[in-house]
Amino acid sequence: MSTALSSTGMHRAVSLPSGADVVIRAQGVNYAYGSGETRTQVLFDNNLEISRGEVVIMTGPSGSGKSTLLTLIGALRRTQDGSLDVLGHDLTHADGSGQVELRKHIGFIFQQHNLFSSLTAIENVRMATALMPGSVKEMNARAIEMLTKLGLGDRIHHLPAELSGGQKQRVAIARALVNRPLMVLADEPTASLDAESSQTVLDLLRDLADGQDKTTVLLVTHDQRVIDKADRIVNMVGGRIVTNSLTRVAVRICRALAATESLNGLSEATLSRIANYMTVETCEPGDTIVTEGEEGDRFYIVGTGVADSYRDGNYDEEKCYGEAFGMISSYFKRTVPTTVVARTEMELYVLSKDDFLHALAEDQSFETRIRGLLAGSNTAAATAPTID
Ligand SMILES: Nc1ncnc2c1ncn2[C@@H]1O[C@H](COP(=O)(O)OP(=O)(O)OP(=O)(O)O)[C@@H](O)[C@H]1O
Repeated sequence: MSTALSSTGMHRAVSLPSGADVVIRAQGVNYAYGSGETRTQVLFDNNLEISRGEVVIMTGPSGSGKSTLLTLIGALRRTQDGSLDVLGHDLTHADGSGQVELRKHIGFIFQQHNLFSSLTAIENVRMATALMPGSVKEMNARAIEMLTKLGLGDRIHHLPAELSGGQKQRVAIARALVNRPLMVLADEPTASLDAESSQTVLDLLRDLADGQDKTTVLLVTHDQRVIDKADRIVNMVGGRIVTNSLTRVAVRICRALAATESLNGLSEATLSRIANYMTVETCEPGDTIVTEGEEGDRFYIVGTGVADSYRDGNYDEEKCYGEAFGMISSYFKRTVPTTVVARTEMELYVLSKDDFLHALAEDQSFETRIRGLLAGSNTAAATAPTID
């Protein structure tokens, strides 16, 4: 039996796998508006890496600097301090023409759709295709295809004044996407859309990211519906990125925690706080994950796959989705109660000792639940805890 578990992704401190095609790299980015006495710094030491094909949401309170960072990444304003590399363009030293060159590869979607009022929907979209080489016929076909995808096939010859707010926004989205940009930067793209249109736009963005172009999408939004479509959430507060987490992993961990019997009844907020402290590991059939009688320093929750647990050398039970095992010996003053061996490939959600203590500090009810969970998995009673 081997014990080779591998970490597939840190949930909190996101580090991209080596070899990931990084298309946005910000290091130590600061930004200030105004000068002299009116100078106000609004971005502080921001570091961010986004790889090709990721859909990333930026959230945070009003005034936290999301739009400023987005416009710096889109070369719509000049980088002042720190280094910023976007799609291979070094924006730290870019002049005006370097900025324009980069912007050709980016589709921008803003709340103010800025359509030309004297041009029809298709003419507005065609304005963007003029930037790229191609025949008129081809450009028309592309514009019609994109408008149709966005549910505007029967509105292509309408002027903006003849369209609703949501329809105008969709024309602007079609214009941003028609050139198949390498990157989409969007500020509240679904704000003026109804539920169905929002879903269409989000599906389209997700498809672009998953498709052969592997478009990278960075969205500023407060729209909760976007979370299911995103790979990552970057949260900004007071001009700083404060968390940077993988959403799909977060959602998977939350669901597994919610399915864990002893954690039943903990609020969604508590579960998502605990999930924030967990990391993901994978293992192969035959891997021994924990060994009875050893000092343990981790709890595990089964995400996918099945394991077998053994006590005193005898078969004990099966561990499947949402079930927990492991031990934090220094806290609970107990050794690991069972040996657990993977029967299949598995995805495990792991809480290390330090992260367990952090999670406890945030929510004491979690400790009570973990005690309940341990009571169900071992005959020895837990003694009073001492934090090492
Ligand atoms: N052109 C400007 N001149 C001076 N200050 C500005 C300017 N634009 C933004 N600010 C200030 O910079 C800070 C960050 O603003 P920014 O628009 O980037 O935040 P935000 O997180 O996008 O906010 P919101 O969610 O309300 O759009 C705010 O304090 C804002 O008042």
